[in-house]
Amino acid sequence: MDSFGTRLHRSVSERGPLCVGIDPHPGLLARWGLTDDVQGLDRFTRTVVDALGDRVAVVKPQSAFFERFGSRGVAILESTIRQLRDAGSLVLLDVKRGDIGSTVSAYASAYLDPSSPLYVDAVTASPYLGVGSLAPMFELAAEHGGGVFVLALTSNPEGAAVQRACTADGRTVAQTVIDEISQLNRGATPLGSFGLVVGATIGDTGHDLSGVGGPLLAPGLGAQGAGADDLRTVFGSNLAAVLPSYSREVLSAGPDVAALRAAADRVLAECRGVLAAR
Ligand SMILES: O=c1ccn([C@@H]2O[C@H](COP(=O)(O)O)[C@@H](O)[C@H]2O)c(=O)[nH]1
Repeated sequence: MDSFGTRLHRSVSERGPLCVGIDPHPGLLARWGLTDDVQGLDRFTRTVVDALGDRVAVVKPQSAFFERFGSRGVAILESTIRQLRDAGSLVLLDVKRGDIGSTVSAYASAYLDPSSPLYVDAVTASPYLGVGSLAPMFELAAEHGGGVFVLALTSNPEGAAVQRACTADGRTVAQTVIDEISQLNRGATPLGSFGLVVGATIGDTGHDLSGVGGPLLAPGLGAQGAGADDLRTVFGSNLAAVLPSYSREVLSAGPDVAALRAAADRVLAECRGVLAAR
């Protein structure tokens, strides 16, 4: 199988630079006229897959909203992953996993081994037990054409206190994460398989993203207050690698399938307007 970076590059070339999240918040279920239970969850996710699975480059189910219904929610997540893959979008599971290396091996098997029921194209991972502790994920991803997006500069205001703290060598914690991921992508063309999460809300923080060589997932657009124009400020000369990510901004247009498609088309057009300058 081609590497995740190659597959993502192809999917973005064909469908445009957009990731849409599946975040079935209780408020959204109510707004769609659905019950806050597994039936509502199932109807919500099937509608999003029908509307967007065949047109958006990357779909990002947020695991928390499935896990809150226990094993039946996770079963719906499994079937959502299969449906998305059949519809042709890449599946990025937002689980933000991280632990000591021996446990990360089990997370890697859960999400990045093709024989797993929860096998996806890529996952999000937390580096706060050390980027090196995520090595089993990087290794299994590389073996099976998967990807890993590591948190660097998150979109929430609380993240800065940890991520922008200085390490002994004077770099911020975030810059050490950025530099380690850059190393992993060295030499990969057209795009590395190891990405970073950098929120569209954070403004110009002065971090150096120029050597990353992999995708830059940008959440925080729409509901969290950032707009496509903010991508310029945050990413500067690195716009070519940016994958804008929206959840509630698009999902709140549902349950009408045509309206969901129109919302995705609208945000994609807004982002293209900015990213075209890359
Ligand atoms: O820094 C981060 C990392 C992940 N997220 C996730 O993205 C979506 C955002 O949803 P919106 O409705 O578009 O605000 C959500 O699943 C977060 O857990 C993030 O927001 N920021």
